[in-house]
Amino acid sequence: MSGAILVLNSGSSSIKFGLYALTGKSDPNLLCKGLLDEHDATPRLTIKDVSGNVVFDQPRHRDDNGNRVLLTGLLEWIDAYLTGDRLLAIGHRVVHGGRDFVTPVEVTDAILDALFALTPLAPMHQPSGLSPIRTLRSLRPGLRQIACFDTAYHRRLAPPVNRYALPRRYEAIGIHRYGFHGLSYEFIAGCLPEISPALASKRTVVAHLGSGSSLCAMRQGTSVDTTMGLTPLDGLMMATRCGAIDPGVLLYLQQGLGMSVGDIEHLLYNKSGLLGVSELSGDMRVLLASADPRAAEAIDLFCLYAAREVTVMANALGGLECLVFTGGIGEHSIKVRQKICDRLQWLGVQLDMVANDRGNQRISKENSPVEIRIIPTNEEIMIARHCLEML
Ligand SMILES: Nc1ncnc2c1ncn2[C@@H]1O[C@H](COP(=O)(O)OP(=O)(O)O)[C@@H](O)[C@H]1O
Ligand SMILES: CC(=O)OP(=O)(O)O
Ligand SMILES: [Mg+2]
Repeated sequence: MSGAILVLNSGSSSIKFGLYALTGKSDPNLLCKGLLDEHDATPRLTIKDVSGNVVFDQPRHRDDNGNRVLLTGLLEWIDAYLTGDRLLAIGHRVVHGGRDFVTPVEVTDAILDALFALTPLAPMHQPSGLSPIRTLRSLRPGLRQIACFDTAYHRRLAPPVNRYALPRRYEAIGIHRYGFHGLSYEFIAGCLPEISPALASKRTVVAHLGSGSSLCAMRQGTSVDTTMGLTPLDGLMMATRCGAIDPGVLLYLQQGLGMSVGDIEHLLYNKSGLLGVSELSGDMRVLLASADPRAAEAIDLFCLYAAREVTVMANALGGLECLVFTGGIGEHSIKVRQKICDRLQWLGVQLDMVANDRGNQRISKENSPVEIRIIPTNEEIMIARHCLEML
C-alpha cells in the first residue's frame, strides 16, 4: 500500500500533527510533524520535516470556529506536499470512547454524535478532539477518518480495580473507572520489550506527566490499574486540573458556597492544579523558572501527588521494578523527576543524579532495585499504526 496518513492529536494544551507515508506493511514512516501550543499568546501550527526545516506555518485565529481556516490551509498544503501520493485517511486521538468504543473506529455521523454525547465525561477534551473531525468531514466528505481512543488501552480493567464504591446500579449504567492516556501507554508498552525482553515482564509504573497527567500500572504490556477514572479529572494534580479530591469538597462548593455546576466544572478542570496553587501558571516550565514561593509550593504538591499515586499503582502490581517517565514534564523536567524519586526511595527507587541531569534513557543507579527510565512518548505514531491496521 502506498499513500499517506495524517494524524491529529488534540490534547488539552496543544494540537500535535503528524504526516506519515505508508510503504507496504512496515511501520508508518514520519514525513513531517508539527505543534500548535495553546500556551502561546498567538497559537500557530508550525510543521517541520524530518530534517527540521519549517514546511508549514499558519496562525490559528481565536475566532476560527472548529479550526476551519487552519484545517483548510492544512489540507491544501498536504495535497501540494504529497505531490501525487494520496492522503488515505486522517487519524484522530479521541479521549473518551465510553462503553461502546474500545477499539479504533471509522467515524460516521452517528458515531460522531455518540462521541459528542460523552462530552460531560471529558469536557476539556472531547469537543476539541471531535470538532476537527466534523470540520474535516465537511471539507473532505469522502476522506476516511479514524478515531483512536485514550480509554481503549485500559478496556480490560475489571472489578474490583475499576469499580467505585457506589450502589451497583450506577456501575450498570457505565459509571466506573475508564482511564486515559491509553495511546501513550500503548506506545510505551511496545517500547519496553524492544529495550529488553526482561523489562517487559517487570512490574512497571508509567508516569505520563504532561498538561494532563496520569499513571499506569503495567504488567506484560497490559494496564492493570491507572489513576484516572470515569473522567480525566481524577488522580494526579495537573496543569489546571485538581486531580483526586474529597468528593465532599464538591458538595460544599455547591451547597455551602452556592456555586453552579458549570462554575464547579470550570474550577476543577481549568482553574485548579498547578495554576490554582501557584496563582501564576499551569505551565511547568514557567513555574520551574519562577522565584515565587507559590510556584515552588505548586511543584512540591504536584510531586507529592505523583509519588503518592505511584505507591497505589505499586500496590496493584504487588511491587515495583520499573518506573518510566514520559510526557512533556516527565521527559524534560530534571527537577520534577528528582523530587518524585526522592519521595520513593523507601520503595527502592534510586535515582542516578548525573544520568537524570543528562536526561539519559536509563536514570537509575546501577544497583537500584527499581529501574528508572525516560521514554519519550509518541501518541501520533500509535494512531498512525491503528489507521494502517484499519486500512
Ligand atoms: N523542558 C521542560 N521542562 C519542564 N516542563 C516542560 C518542559 N517542556 C515541556 N514541559 C511541560 O510539558 C507540558 C506539556 O506536556 P505535553 O505532554 O506536551 O502536553 P499535552 O498534554 O498537551 O500533550 C507543558 O505544559 C510544560 O509544562
Ligand atoms: C486525557 C488527558 O488528560 O489528556 P491531555 O494530557 O492531552 O490533557
Ligand atoms: Mg498529551
